[in-house]
Amino acid sequence: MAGEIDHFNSYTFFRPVKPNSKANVLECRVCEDVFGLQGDKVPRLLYCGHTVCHACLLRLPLRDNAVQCPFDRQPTPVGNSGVWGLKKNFALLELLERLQYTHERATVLYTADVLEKERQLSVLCDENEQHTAVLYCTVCTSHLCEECSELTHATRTLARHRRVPLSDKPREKPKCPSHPSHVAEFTCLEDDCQTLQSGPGPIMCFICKDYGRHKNHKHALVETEAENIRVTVINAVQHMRKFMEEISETMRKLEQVVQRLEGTGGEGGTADIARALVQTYFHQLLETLQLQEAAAMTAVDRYVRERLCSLRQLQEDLATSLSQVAGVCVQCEQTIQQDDTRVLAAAREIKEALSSVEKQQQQYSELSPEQLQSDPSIPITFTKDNRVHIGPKIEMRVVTLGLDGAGKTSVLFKLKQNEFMTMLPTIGFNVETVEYKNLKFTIWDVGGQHKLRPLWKHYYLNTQAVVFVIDSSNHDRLAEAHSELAKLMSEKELKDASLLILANKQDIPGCATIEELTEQFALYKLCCGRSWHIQACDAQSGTGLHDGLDWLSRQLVAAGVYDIV
Ligand SMILES: Nc1nc2c(ncn2[C@@H]2O[C@H](COP(=O)(O)OP(=O)(O)OP(=O)(O)O)[C@@H](O)[C@H]2O)c(=O)[nH]1
Ligand SMILES: [Mg+2]
Repeated sequence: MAGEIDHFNSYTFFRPVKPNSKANVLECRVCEDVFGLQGDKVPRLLYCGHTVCHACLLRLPLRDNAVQCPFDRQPTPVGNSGVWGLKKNFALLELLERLQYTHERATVLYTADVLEKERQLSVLCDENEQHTAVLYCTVCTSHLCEECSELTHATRTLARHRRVPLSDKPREKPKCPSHPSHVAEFTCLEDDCQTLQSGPGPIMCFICKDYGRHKNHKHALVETEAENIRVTVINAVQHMRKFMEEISETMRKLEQVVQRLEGTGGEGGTADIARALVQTYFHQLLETLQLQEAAAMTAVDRYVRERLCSLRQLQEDLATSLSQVAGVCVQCEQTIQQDDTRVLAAAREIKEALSSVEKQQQQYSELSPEQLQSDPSIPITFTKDNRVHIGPKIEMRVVTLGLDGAGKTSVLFKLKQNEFMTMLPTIGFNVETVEYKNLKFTIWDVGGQHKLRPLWKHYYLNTQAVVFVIDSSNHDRLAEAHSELAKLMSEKELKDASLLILANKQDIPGCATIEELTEQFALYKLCCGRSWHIQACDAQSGTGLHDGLDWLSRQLVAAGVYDIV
């Protein structure tokens, strides 16, 4: 013991912490970390008398089962338990404890927060069971409330008793179950000893370790093992706290969402806003539909009025003609009944009357088939924008674009005349009307040569649809076609136009399929937000062209033609 006191007094083995430090602590001279009362930083004694912390000793190399002192290289043999078997520097530990106590006494000022935390441990005061303990006297080994701590430690001697917050209460050192006078410093790591249900269990003193029932067993320091378990448990608790915080945060957010939905937070709930929005939308839709219905009714009334008016006018004209012709007829019949002189005298008058009948006949023959038609039907078509079209055909303005040689003119003439002929490149444009079902397409076919492309923009205005023709057989020019289509898609004037892509020349072997073109042109991305369709076709046989027109008609017409007879 005398030796140990020498060690802790010696300046060589440890030194006080840096002079400017306020803490009364001592450092290991190897790592310069502060010594601790337990754990990794506990001071251990070497045979040469030097003191090194446990963690530094662990890092020292073992030579011939001995550690070499980092200061004088003297060997200190270690047993099976390694550096754990080396004695702690108890004198130094005592000094550390005193320094800590002095420090705490000097600042015996546990804040209200600290004491409140201790109160939550709900330990009864040993002096008065009505009180809740917050301190622990390490000398009296009693749990005390603040008041009883002052009352019971009022004298000068007792005032020096070390009192720490309850949670800092020093842990009791377990006694060896086989040698109760010795501290059980070690725990056996052998499976059999660990799992033993009855008997003294795995903890042991140095006698059990070196000579007794755990001789030659793997073992560890109780303190270290317990500390490891503590660290694991602390980590688990921290982890759980974090998890609890996460759950609480999520619940808080969910509650906020519920409140915002229901509108219990003072403001109108999002559910009510959504309902109001739906109501407004349908209200407006209804109003629009009513207006559109009224406009459609007006269109029908106007059509009927105009048709009736023209029919009645025609009826009147025809009635007048009829009576005039009948008059002339009677006049002629009467004349031929008379004698020759009178017939001669009436010849001039009869000639004039016949000439006026001839004129009327001429006018009658000039009446158009529509004027004369005896068809009372009213063909009605509803357009997609809820207009009503009365009459046989709806008109649609279409522009066909695409690279030179793609087959635009061939497509146009196949549709118009059902003919396929070798075309010359278009310089300027062709325009044709193509009637199909209840639609009348006015198709503008514009030359696709590079130098002509800047002129395309002049055909965009009021175009309801763009037909973009691709030569699917010419793989070398697909990238160029894609680039031109991409430019068209960014044109403001075409933003509402429907897009029909004709994958032409499908009759040529090896041509790109519509799936390949859709992928290569990234059509879903490129045409996002507009009505578009890709149609495989060949202008030579005409396959696919009418399917394309069908798709176009569906872009304009909401329902088929109703012939009201
Ligand atoms: N095999 C085949 N040849 C076609 C088809 N469509 C067009 N062609 C041919 O392709 C060539 C170009 O056709 P055009 O109709 O003149 O091409 P375009 O797009 O009008 O060309 P530009 O007027 O220069 O813009 C012609 O020789 C056509 O005969 C098709 O479906 N199959
Ligand atoms: Mg052409």
